Amino acid sequence: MINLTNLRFAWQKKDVINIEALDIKKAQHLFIEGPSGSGKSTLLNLLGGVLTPQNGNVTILGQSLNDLSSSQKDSFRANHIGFIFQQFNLIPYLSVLDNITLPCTFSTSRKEKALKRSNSLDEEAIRLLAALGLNDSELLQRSVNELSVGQQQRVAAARAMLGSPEIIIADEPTSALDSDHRQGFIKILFEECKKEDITLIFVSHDAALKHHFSHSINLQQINQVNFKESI
Ligand SMILES: Nc1ncnc2c1ncn2[C@@H]1O[C@H](COP(=O)(O)OP(=O)(O)OP(=O)(O)O)[C@@H](O)[C@H]1O
Repeated sequence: MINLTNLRFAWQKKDVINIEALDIKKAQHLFIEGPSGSGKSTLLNLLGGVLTPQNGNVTILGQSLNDLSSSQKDSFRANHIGFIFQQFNLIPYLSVLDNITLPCTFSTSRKEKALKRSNSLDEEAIRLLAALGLNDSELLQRSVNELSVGQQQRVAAARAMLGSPEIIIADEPTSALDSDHRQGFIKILFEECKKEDITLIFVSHDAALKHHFSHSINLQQINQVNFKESI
């Protein structure tokens, strides 16, 4: 489902990503670890087509990202990938509910999938938030600026899950959560991914989370010469 071949990316001529071959099958849950600055966010941005490699290729669902224009990449990403970013990337002037339902503005397929599960997009957003432990109805109409960091993180997670994209890419999604919320967050993320056969790529410093995943890879290991892995 995700195939990386001879993938190379350098920031200012310094190689950060150099992967010979990595294939990730549908519905796998992959944990990628690596120290700060090792290139985890760079790799996720290559997977999402946000960055373009200097060499090699990322193929997702049979589509080579190199063959897409930047607007085609935007719509491909909107249809197939849910992102949970380290800094959340929520829109400050939109309410909590409008932030969560935003991907459906850009993707008809995700909208249709969301509406198969609930009667309206708002109802589906509320269902996901409740599963993530945010039940307070007063909170839904607030601007996202008025939420705590942990609450914002769960809003970002609900946005990524809405409409069940085939892939969820999560960059340090539990960093701002306390340990109770972290366990709850992982539980619902896995439940959603299992229900819909979503492929999950999850990056974290926190090695304690690794045991939840079917596969784990260290970024330094991926970047070694002759690395070839199929999971
Ligand atoms: N926009 C940029 N311009 C130049 N260099 C960059 C840029 N973004 C990242 N880098 C460099 O690329 C390397 C990898 O950065 P990246 O953010 O991918 O690491 P990371 O493993 O995600 O780190 P962290 O765990 O601290 O978030 C670092 O040395 C970083 O300084």
